[in-house]
Amino acid sequence: MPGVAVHFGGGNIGRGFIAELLHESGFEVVFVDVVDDLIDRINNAKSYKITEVGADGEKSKEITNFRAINSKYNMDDVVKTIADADVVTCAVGPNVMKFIAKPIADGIAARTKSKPLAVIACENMINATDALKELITDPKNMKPEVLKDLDKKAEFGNSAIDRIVPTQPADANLDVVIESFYEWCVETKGFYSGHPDINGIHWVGDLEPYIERKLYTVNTSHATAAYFGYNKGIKTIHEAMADPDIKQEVHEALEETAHLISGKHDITEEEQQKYVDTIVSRISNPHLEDVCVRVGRAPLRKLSRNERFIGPAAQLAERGYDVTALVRGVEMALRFQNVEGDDESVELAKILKSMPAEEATTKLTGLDPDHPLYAKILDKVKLVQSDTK
Ligand SMILES: NC(=O)c1ccc[n+]([C@@H]2O[C@H](COP(=O)([O-])OP(=O)(O)OC[C@H]3O[C@@H](n4cnc5c(N)ncnc54)[C@H](O)[C@@H]3O)[C@@H](O)[C@H]2O)c1
Ligand SMILES: O=P(O)(O)OC[C@@H](O)[C@@H](O)[C@H](O)[C@H](O)CO
Repeated sequence: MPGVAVHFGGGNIGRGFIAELLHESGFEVVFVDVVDDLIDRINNAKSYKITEVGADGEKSKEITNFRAINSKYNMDDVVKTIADADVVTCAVGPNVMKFIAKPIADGIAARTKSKPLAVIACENMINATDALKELITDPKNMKPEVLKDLDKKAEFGNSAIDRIVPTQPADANLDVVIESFYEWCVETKGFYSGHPDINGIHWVGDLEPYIERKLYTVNTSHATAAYFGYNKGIKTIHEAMADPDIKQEVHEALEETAHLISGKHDITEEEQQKYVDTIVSRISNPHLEDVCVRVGRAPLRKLSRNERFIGPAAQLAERGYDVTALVRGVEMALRFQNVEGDDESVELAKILKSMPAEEATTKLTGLDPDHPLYAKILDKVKLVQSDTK
C-alpha cells in the first residue's frame, strides 16, 4: 500500500515528472522547498496540470494529493514526515544536496515505520544517491548509534532521470509543460528489503551504463547546443538546433561519445545510434521553449571531472580516440561567463581572469597535467583567456 513520498525541490523536474510518477503510484507527495511563494502556491492548490507537448499534439493530466513544507521555518515537520514516509526523492541540484542531508538524517533517526525508507536522488550526476548517502551519514549529520543500524532504517538507490522540463513561464502558476519522452532508471542493489513500487521506473541491476549513456549523450548534446547557441546570441535550444553549424557540432560531439558508450558498455553501435537519433529529435522539439541559459546553467559543475564534457573526453583520450568536438564544446562552456542569474558563470569569469591558464585548467576540470586530455583543454583556456582579457 503506497503511503507518503517526500520530495525535496518543487521545481521543474520535481513538479513536472517525479511528482507525476509518485502520484500515479498512489503516494501522497510532500514537497519540501525553501521558496515561500512556491510553498504557498502548492498549499493553496488542490491540483495542478502537466501538459506533454510534441509532434503528436498535447496531452494533459491533473496531479492531486500533495502538500508542501517550507524547510526554512518548519524543519520539525520535515523530520516528522520523513520519519513516517516510504520514499524520499530529491531534485534540488547536486550542489544543494549538502543542505538537505541533515533533515533526511534526522528523519531516518526518528523512523517510526518498520520498512526502511527508500532514498533516491534524482540529480544529473553520476552516483548522486551515493553522494547524498555520504552526506547523510557524515558524523555531523548522523550519530554513530543511528549509523550502526542504518540498513534497517533506510535503503539507497542510484538513479538516472531523463525528461526535458524547461523553466516554466512566470504566469504558469504550478502547471508544467514537458516533453512526452521519459526514462527513470534506478539501481536495485541497495534495496535489500525490496524496492518501492513506483510506476514507470525502469529497475536495473547496474546503473553505470544507463547514467553514462544519459549524461554523455543527452546532456552532452544539450550542453553543446546550449553553449554554442548562447555564444551566437540564440535564445532557445530548438533555435540553436535549427542552426546548421550548431547541429553539426552536436552530431560530432555525439559521434565521439558514442565510441565510449558502445566501446565500454554492452550497448551496440546500432542501439546507440537509435538513442542519438531520439535525443537529437527531442532537443529539436520546437514546442519546448527551453532556453540556452537554463541548459548551460552552472558551468563550473558542467566543466567538472566526471561531467558531460570532461567525463567522456577524458575516458576517450585515455583510449586514444579523437575528442576535437568535445573540446570545442568545452571552449564554448568557458565562454559562458557573467550570465545574469548564474553565480557559477560569474565565478568562472573570475577564475579565468585571476589564475594562470595551467592552474585554471586543473581547478576547472580536475585534470592532472600528465593526463592525455590536459594539453587540449589548456589550449582552449589560454585562447578564451586571451579573448576575454
Ligand atoms: N529540468 C530538467 O529537465 C531535468 C531533467 C533531469 C534531471 N534534472 C535535475 O534535477 C535537478 C533539479 O533541476 P530542475 O530543473 O528541477 O531545477 P529547478 O531550479 O527548477 O528546481 C530546483 C528546486 O529546488 C529547490 N531548492 C533549492 N534549495 C533547496 C533546499 N535547500 N531544500 C529544498 N529545496 C530546495 C528550489 O527552490 C527549486 O524549486 C538538477 O539536478 C537537474 O540536473 C533536471
Ligand atoms: O539540469 P542540468 O543543469 O544538469 O542540465 C541541463 C539540462 O541538460 C537538463 O536539465 C536536461 O533537460 C535533462 O537532463 C533531460 O533529462
